[in-house]
Amino acid sequence: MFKVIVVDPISEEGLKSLTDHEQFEVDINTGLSESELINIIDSYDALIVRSQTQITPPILDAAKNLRVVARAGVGVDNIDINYATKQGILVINAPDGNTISATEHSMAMILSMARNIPEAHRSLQDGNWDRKKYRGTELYKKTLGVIGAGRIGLGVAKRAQSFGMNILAFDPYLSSDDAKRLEITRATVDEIAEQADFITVHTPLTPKTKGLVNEDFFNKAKPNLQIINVARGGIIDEDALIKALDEGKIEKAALDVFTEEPANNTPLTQHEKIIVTPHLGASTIEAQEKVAVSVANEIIDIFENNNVLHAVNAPQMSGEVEEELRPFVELSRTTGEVGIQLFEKGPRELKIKYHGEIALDDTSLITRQLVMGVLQQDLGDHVNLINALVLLNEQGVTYQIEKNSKKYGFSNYIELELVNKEHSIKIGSTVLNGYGPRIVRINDYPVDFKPEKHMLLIHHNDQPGIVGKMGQILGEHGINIASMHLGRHSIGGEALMVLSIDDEASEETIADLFAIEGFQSINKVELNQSL
Ligand SMILES: NC(=O)c1ccc[n+]([C@@H]2O[C@H](COP(=O)([O-])OP(=O)(O)OC[C@H]3O[C@@H](n4cnc5c(N)ncnc54)[C@H](O)[C@@H]3O)[C@@H](O)[C@H]2O)c1
Ligand SMILES: O=C(O)CC[C@@H](O)C(=O)O
Repeated sequence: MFKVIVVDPISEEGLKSLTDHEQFEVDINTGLSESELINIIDSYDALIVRSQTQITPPILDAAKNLRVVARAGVGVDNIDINYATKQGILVINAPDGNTISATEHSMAMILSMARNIPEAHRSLQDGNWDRKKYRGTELYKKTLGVIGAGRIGLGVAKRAQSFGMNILAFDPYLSSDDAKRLEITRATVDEIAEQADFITVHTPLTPKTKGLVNEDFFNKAKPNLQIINVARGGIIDEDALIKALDEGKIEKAALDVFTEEPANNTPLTQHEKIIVTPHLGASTIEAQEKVAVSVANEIIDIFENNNVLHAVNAPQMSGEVEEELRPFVELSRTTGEVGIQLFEKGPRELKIKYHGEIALDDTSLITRQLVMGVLQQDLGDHVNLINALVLLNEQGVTYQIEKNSKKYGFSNYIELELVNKEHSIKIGSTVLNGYGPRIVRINDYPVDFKPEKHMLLIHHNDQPGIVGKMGQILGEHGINIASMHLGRHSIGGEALMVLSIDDEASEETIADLFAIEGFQSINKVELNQSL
């Protein structure tokens, strides 16, 4: 039985798949303070939020059993993503459930602003009949600047086109092909500032977008500019906005979002040239149901099938893809385990190479498995797919990835190199058709073995009789050899022996083996499990 807590008001109808599910127990407990949530969170496996509850480090610290934080909406700024990632807690969202509602709300804001609807409504209610004062502006043939051409930005662009507007858009991910197909002109932020009659922002709030629309921007703007923000407070610098409106540099603004919410204590909500709504972009029956359905179904899929569709802090994972990549996934974790045990000291850098067909795949899951293998030795179960790269960084270890679709002797080849100032170790691995996962290279030695739970890797001189002596000593210690592989550079030169044994070799056994003439070094490798 998995326990889920819902801490913000969310459509209960939309949560039905979860509340009706026999494997899940759902508690709806909204309006909790931080300390109230801290007191109860440790018994839950999943947490569902909207935008009100702040998911802070103290809550995540107390959440000892939490596997998933689900945001029933798009923006995840109320969740400390970095901290959740470090704690190995998956964060998911519902990125498209409220797109249509937020798009329509943006259009409503543009139209209300252009036609002075809220002011005219209030004036009429106050007993006036003032038709001159509330003369508006047509959208037809005007230019709309869209900053952030994602789901909502493009939705607004499409609707604005049906009003006969020309669209300028700025988004680093908008390709020229897409722009052409959508009949949108790609533009810089400055070009939008200089040419647009209306502007709408639809980016997330990030260090790059915070204050993207600022005093400098307003200085370049046309005096008739009307601007809206239904994305996140702070993308438009609020002080600069008030100044630009007061100085007549632009005409009007419409805001659904604010840097501080609830926005009860700000001149923005009282300004005569700004129309406001209290973060209503996603507040429709349909959107709230869709986001609830989305997070409820995804939580079930995560716990039942390990499928993650809308991960915010992890690669997308699906049981199916994982199944397809399973041999590589297990092989890579094992490769990391073998590598760190052979390396002995802490590496400062990991160099990961993907050669052959696998280089064309999304390898993020495999990279994380390699890193997990490396870290698990010291960090144990705390490391998982979510936090592996963060914890690696915290250990002061960098990593780089090289991909080359050319084959490297095998149709797929993964190489992990652990490096520090003194030395480096390379472990090459592959999945052989029909034979499964294999380690095929250790440094410059070609080898071919399936990693097993108890192994010994012995550097020795290639000389007659050495294998017999080793077998005899292991026999005397009651250890059976399951398999043995030899790799050497040249006859009589240095060689590497890889032994799989049925039981772990004791320190005493290793000392006796080490006494064999010609043995240079012995590494004991103990894996969490055999492949
Ligand atoms: N008011 C509401 O109730 C409400 C509802 C839904 C979404 N939102 C907010 O609306 C925003 C957009 O949501 P979406 O679903 O369209 O997201 P999205 O991810 O589909 O689109 C965001 C776009 O912003 C672009 N972008 C990122 N950084 C940029 C930058 N520096 N300059 C230009 N473009 C940049 C991205 O490339 C992406 O195309 C988010 O902030 C979301 O939280 C608000
Ligand atoms: O939950 C809400 O009402 C706000 C949602 C919206 O801001 C979002 O980013 O999805």
